[in-house]
Amino acid sequence: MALQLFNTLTRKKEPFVPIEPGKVRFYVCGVTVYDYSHLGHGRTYVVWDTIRRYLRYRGYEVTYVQNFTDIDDKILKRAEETGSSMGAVANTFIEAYLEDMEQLNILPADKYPRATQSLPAIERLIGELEIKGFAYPSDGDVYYRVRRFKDYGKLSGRRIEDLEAGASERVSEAEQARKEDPLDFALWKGAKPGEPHWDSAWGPGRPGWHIECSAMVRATLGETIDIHAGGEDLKFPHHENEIAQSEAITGKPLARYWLHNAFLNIVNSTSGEEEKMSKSLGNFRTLRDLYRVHSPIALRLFILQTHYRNPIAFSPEAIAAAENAWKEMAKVFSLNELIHQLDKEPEGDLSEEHVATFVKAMDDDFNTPQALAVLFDLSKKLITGRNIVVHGGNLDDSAAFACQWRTFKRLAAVLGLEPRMVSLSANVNARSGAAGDLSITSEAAALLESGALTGVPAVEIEEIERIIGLREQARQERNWGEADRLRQQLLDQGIILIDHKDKPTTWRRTES
Ligand SMILES: Nc1ncnc2c1ncn2[C@@H]1O[C@H](COP(=O)(O)OP(=O)(O)OP(=O)(O)O)[C@@H](O)[C@H]1O
Ligand SMILES: [Zn+2]
Repeated sequence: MALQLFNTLTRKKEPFVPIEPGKVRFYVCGVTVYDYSHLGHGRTYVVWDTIRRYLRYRGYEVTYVQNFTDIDDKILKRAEETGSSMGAVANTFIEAYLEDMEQLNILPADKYPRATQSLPAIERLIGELEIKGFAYPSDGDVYYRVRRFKDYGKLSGRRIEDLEAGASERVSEAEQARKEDPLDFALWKGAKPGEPHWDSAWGPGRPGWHIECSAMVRATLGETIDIHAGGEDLKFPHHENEIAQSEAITGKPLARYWLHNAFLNIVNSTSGEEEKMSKSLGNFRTLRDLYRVHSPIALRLFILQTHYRNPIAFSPEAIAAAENAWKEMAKVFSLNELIHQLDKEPEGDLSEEHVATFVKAMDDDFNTPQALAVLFDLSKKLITGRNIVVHGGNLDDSAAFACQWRTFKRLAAVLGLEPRMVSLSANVNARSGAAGDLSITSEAAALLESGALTGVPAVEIEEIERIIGLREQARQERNWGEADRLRQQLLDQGIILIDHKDKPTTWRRTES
């Protein structure tokens, strides 16, 4: 059966048919860069990274674009509070975002357009809307005439009549006076004194949030794309407005499939109710804080244990359980030695039965919890086998064991569940706003895998860190003999330890 996905637009599961056979044009709304990312953001981007990886696994050539909203009131506020500029705040948090997401094994996007780098495209779009009668200037601002777009509300299922009631309450009197209709939204905001601004046909100012994405989608992927995705709060008004803007101009659907993920929630200690993890509610855990205590990949596993359209409740217990599950799973990655010992091929056939179950789960609107069940089943079998060998026994069928191991590794990689690698990513490209170069990461990954780059296969890095931890423990217990033994053990494998006065021990390979 073909891949089925739930389309918010039609409110049902549909077979996935890309516009161009074999290719997927995929746009995900990115973060507004004014603070560190929290686990809720982590959830959103792990979900889309996993779906992107799965589409690649299914043989599609995926072009994945994710923007940075780097013009926004919140960034401006942060700049004012810290005596900085909007550009400097944005750059700081773009960098932090890329670092944090890399830890979650999220692949770099093919392109990271930014609002500040898309102003000509934004201006052109507003100009076209004006010519077509969908936009009107008013006192330095430009607004979108919502009522003129007949399909308004088709994505979120909201009716104009219902929107009317709430619309006038949300905006200031001054803004209200500039609009023809309370339903209209800003495409361009005239500059206020002292604020950063760009020149335009309507005077100096800055773009509204919704028009940024319409312009960036068009500039990077074209008029109609295959998948447009984001967190469920973006359905309305953001995605509804993107549709109104883009489709009013092109007369074509902006995206064939609209996908939305549910939130990561946290229980409010006062009300006992679950609520969205969010900056404004002050109930968030930044990824960086969590990384101090948890393996990022355990957090990724935690996220994937729930279907992307179901909410996740954050709790320390649930994260600890995922951490344990990952520790268990991670053991399987260090079995390559054993596979060699058994004289089995690291490359070769996969277990068809497991692959089929995995694909069936993922084809059903990306059912990651079911797909994970396949990995848990394989890892249980593999660890049982390993224990037999470790205790001097023989495996009944070592060829089947090796096949299970290969299958595990291949399928785990589709979900991005891999022990963390040395940081060698293509983030530099993202920082300059240019296309992130995927080949660097995959090349680096291949090199790491072969051991050519560090002399240490990626899968062994966790093992090295584990031994460093044991040595540290021995040192603290003043068990110098044991500490020496562990240091020598690593040296025999070509790993030199470097002790520092004020930071944890680091390591490098002997050749360098
Ligand atoms: N708790 C959450 N769970 C899942 N996704 C989230 C969560 N919070 C934000 N997101 C998603 O992250 C993406 C980036 O959002 P954005 O930068 O606008 O943050 P935000 O929604 O303003 O976050 P916050 O509410 O913390 O200020 C969006 O797709 C949004 O839906
Ligand atoms: Zn967007």
